[in-house]
Amino acid sequence: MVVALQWVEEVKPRLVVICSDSYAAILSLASGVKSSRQDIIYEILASLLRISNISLITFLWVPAHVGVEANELYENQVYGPLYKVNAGNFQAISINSVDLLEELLRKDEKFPSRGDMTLWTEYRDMKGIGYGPFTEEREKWYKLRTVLNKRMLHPKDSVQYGDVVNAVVTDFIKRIYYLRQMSPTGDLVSNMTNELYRFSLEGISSILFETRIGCLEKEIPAETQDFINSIAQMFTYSMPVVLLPNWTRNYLPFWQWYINGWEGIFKFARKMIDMKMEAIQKRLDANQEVAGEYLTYLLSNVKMSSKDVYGSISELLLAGVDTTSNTMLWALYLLSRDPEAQEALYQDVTRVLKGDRIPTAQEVNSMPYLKAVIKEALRMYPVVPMNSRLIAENDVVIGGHFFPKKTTFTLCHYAISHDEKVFPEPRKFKPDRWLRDGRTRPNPFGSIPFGFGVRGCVGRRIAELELHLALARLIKLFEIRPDPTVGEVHSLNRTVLVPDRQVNLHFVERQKTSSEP
Ligand code: HEM
Repeated sequence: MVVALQWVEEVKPRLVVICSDSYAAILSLASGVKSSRQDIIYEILASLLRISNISLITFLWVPAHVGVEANELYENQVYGPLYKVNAGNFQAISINSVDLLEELLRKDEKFPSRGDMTLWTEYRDMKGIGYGPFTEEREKWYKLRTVLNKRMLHPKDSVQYGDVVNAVVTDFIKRIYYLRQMSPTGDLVSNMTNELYRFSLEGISSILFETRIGCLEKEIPAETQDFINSIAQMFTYSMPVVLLPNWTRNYLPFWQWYINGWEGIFKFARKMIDMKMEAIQKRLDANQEVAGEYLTYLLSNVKMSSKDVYGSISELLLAGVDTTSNTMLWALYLLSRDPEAQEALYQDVTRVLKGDRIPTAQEVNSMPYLKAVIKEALRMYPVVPMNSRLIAENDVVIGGHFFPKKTTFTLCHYAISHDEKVFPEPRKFKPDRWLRDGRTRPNPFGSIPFGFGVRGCVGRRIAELELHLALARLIKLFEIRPDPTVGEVHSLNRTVLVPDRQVNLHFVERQKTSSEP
């Protein structure tokens, strides 16, 4: 039976407070988390903000003690699998069970949308820069994805980037050796978040720009460092920009800092793309064949204007760094705490990879445990813990409830992939659950870290390639052990799922024995 709009339970508005003593410190508190005195203070502030008509945003910057676990899992316990989140101007329906998630995603529209992208489109509109796959919508998005998907989305497409990625992995391993040597114990690498960010940015840049940008060198080139700083600046100041009303832009510095971040990102991307364009033109003028990988393909594609290429490359780049680096971080962290799983992985890799050989992209397909480790890391720490769908065209019925068109749904992936009905012992790292060895396979909607359907992640195959190739080689060379001073690491939702502290790891070199293959 379809019932008229009726909420299972109303969630109180969440509140975002901007600390006056620090521009960057933005606090988001889920009112669902019990903390009586805080609640009262925040309720008063919420009322004031509501009166002054400042929109309240949720899930942007969650303090350490209110991790993503507390939010999505707590809400599920208290409000059930379907509830309304009403946060000032932002209203959405939360989908917090695997069945409802499947029901909704199976009703994905022809041009699925994740909802409002003004934060990213405003700068592009100001500067007349094209939109990319992240920000574009409807037919134009579809056309763009048709071009971008080629050479990227099919597993056989990603194989062609194997050598490029392997070259970056080689440099990353050299850097690991260098950092170990510099450490007091001779095997410790500190601040893995930072190191993996450098690896990931170098990896995706070498694919997208078809050139190396020096992130893994001892001294990062100044231009590349400016680019890295610009990305950080854009992300940092996007928070106050979203939270503060537009009139503050003339009085407070955040908007300008945010825009400066974008300026730096596009300056670098444009330079790289223009250099490639010139090189292609030179070859064409000389009647020489034009050969290259992704950027060359896009630039030579008649359906892509250079404006489109600037827009798309910068979005691919931004979407492809923290996602891959944090996934690798969680995988290494989990392995460091589970010697048995690490041994199983070592056996899986060495069975295929004899001697000092570097694995090819095809070879990792014969390493089922390697793939299972990454899948399990993404289940436990889905780096994009929450996604959304705006059902724009049609009314929709979900779980027997009617929702009018233009309803936004938030998809609680983190909670769903920790639901013990879907994944028994959800807090245990068990890569085996993904092996295709006759056991019952998990519900395919239980863990969908790359999203779903035609709007799903365009970089999925590239990310997997980077993760598989890097992990196979690291595990072949080193036993990874935790740094006891770090303790248990929790996840924080900073739009992507990041660790709540600096993670250091010991990379203990494996002894080569005569029995080793
Ligand atoms: C472990 C790594 C990654 C994870 C977990 C991940 C996850 C996701 C998710 C959940 C979405 C939303 C999909 C949806 O709405 O259904 C997405 C979209 C996207 N991702 Fe990834 N991603 C990763 C790596 C990458 C890489 C390496 C690239 C670039 C090469 C990339 C580019 C994009 C783009 C451009 C979109 C927007 C697609 C669209 O709206 O059409 N991602 N990703």
